[in-house]
Amino acid sequence: MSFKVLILDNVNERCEEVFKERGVEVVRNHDLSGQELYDEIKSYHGIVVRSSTKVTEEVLEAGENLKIVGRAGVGVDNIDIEAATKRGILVMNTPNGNTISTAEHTCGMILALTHNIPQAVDKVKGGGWDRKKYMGNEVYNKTLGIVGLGKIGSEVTQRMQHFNMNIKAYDPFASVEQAERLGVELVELDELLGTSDFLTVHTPLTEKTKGMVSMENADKLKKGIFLINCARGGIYKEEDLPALIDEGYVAGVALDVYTTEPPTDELYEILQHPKIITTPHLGASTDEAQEKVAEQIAAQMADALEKKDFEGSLNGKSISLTTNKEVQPYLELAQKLGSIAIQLAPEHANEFSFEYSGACAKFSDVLTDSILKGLLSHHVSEAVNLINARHYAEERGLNIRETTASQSETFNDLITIRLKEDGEYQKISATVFGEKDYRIVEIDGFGIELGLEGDILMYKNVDKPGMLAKVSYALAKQEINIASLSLGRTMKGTNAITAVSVDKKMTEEELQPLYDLEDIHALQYISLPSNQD
Ligand SMILES: NC(=O)c1ccc[n+]([C@@H]2O[C@H](COP(=O)([O-])OP(=O)(O)OC[C@H]3O[C@@H](n4cnc5c(N)ncnc54)[C@H](O)[C@@H]3O)[C@@H](O)[C@H]2O)c1
Ligand SMILES: O=C(O)[C@H](O)COP(=O)(O)O
Repeated sequence: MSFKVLILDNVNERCEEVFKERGVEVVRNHDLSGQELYDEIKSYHGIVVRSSTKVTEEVLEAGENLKIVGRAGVGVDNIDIEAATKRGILVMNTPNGNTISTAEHTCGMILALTHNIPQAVDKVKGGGWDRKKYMGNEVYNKTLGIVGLGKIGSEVTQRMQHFNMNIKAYDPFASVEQAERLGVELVELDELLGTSDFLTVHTPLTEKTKGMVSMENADKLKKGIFLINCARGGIYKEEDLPALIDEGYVAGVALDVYTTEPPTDELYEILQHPKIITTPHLGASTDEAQEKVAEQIAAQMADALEKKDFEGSLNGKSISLTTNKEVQPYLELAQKLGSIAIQLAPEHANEFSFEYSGACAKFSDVLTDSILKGLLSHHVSEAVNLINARHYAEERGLNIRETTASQSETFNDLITIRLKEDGEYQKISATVFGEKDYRIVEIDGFGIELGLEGDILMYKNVDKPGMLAKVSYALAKQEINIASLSLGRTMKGTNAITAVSVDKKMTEEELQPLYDLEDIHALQYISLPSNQD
C-alpha cells in the first residue's frame, strides 16, 4: 500500500526528503485551518505538525484516512490524544531531538536575564548608552533550582554546573541515583522555591505544575529570585508576574513560552514589563534541532505506516510489541479467539476473564488488546484496532480480568476466555501450532480440535447414533458442503460438542432447519476471517 503524508507546520525540509526516500508521498501545506484544513486532510494517512497546528477532535474526524499524527518535537498539548486514541489514530513525537537546543536556550535566557542583555541591546540600538541601569548579577556560586529533572532539566544542570552554579531540583519522579549521578540535590518544592536564586521549570503543563509560582505563594520565594520558563506557558501565572517583580519578590523573568501563542493583547501588555525578557517559543528553533526532529519523525512515521516499528508512539501502549516476531503468532490467535468468544456469548455479556499460560503469558498486555479487538469488532461500528480497543472496552463497561501462568499443563501456550454470564458456552481455549495453525482445543471441558477460520456451526448434542447424519442431511438438502468436522465428548453416551466447518456463509433462513433439529441445542453459527498471509 502507498501512503500519503501532509506536513502542516514549518518542519525542516529533511522531513520531506526522508519520506520520499521511504517511498511515502508527501505534500507540504502550511497554516491551514478551519474548513480548508478539514477538506485537505481527508485523503492523508499521516500529518506532521509542530506546536502551531491544533489537532482537535474535529480535525481528526475530518481525517477519514488518518493513521498517524506525528509531532516534530516534544510537547503534544496541541494534539487531542484522547480523541486520536478513540479513533485508533497513533500519536507519536520525537522526545529528544530538540533537548540540547532547548537546554542551550534556557542557559542563554538565564545569562541574558541576569546580565540584562536584551534590555541593554535595545538601549544601544536605540542610540542610547546607560551602563549603570543595566548593572547585572553573576550566576557564579548561586543556586539554580530546577523543577523537572528530565531530559532538558538534566542538560541544563550539566551546562550550568560549568558556570559554577549549585543545582537543586524538585522532581517527584526522579530517582536518587539519577540526582547523585548529576551531582544535584533533590529537595521538596517549597525548599526549592525558598532557597533558589534562579528557578527554571522543565515539566509539562499539568494540573500540578500550572501556576506553580503566583502571587498566592509569593511568600515562599527567596527574595529577588529570577524565574525562567522555557517549558510551557502558564507554569508561572503570567498575570501575576508584573506585581511579583514590582513588589520585590522576583528580580526578573525570562519567558520563551506563553499560555496563548502568539500572546493575546492583554498578555502582550504584561510582557512590556522592563524586567521580563521574552523570546517567541524559540527553544527548539535551531537548524540542528529542526533537522533532527524532522528526520526522526519522518523515519518513525514511515516505520509505523509500514508496521515495522512504533518508536515514539504515545498512545496504544502495546502497539510497539507487535513488531516482535515472538508475539506475532499469538496476536492473530487472540483476535480470533475474541471474535469466537463474543459470537458464542449471550447477548449483553460484559464480563470476561482472559487467561494466558505458557510463553504467550509475557505478552498478556498486547494480547488482551488483541482479544478486545476481535471481541469488539462485532459490537462497535468504528474500526477497532490495538490503539483504541481498551478505550471502547471501557466505554462499553466491559469487565475484564486477566491472569497469567508461566506454564500450561497441556500445551506450550494456551489462551482461554471464560464468559462470566450464564449462557450455553462458558469457556473456550485455543493455541497455535507453528506460526499460523490456530486451533480451538477445548470448549467447556470438551477436548476438540478446530481450525480457527471460515464458517463454523457449533452445537451441543446427546452422544447417540444418528446425530451427525441429521445435521449433514439438513445441510445437504440446502446444498451446503461440509469442509471439516470436529467432535468432542467427555464420556460415552452423555453429552458431546460438535463443530462443523461449512464451505459458505449461511443465512438465518438456511440455519433455521438446523435450529429445529431434535436433541441438538446451543447451535451457534460463527464466522471467522481467513488466516492473514
Ligand atoms: N521551549 C521549547 O521550545 C521547548 C522545546 C522542547 C521541550 N519543551 C518543553 O519542555 C518540557 C520538558 O521537556 P523534556 O523533554 O525535558 O521532558 P521530560 O519528560 O524528559 O522531563 C519532564 C520532567 O518533568 C518531571 N515532572 C513531571 N511532573 C512534575 C511535577 N509536577 N513536578 C516536578 N517535576 C515533574 C518528570 O518527572 C520529568 O522528569 C516539556 O513541557 C516540553 O514540552 C519546550
Ligand atoms: O515541545 C516542543 O518540542 C517545543 O515546545 C518546540 O515546539 P516547536 O516545534 O513548535 O518549536
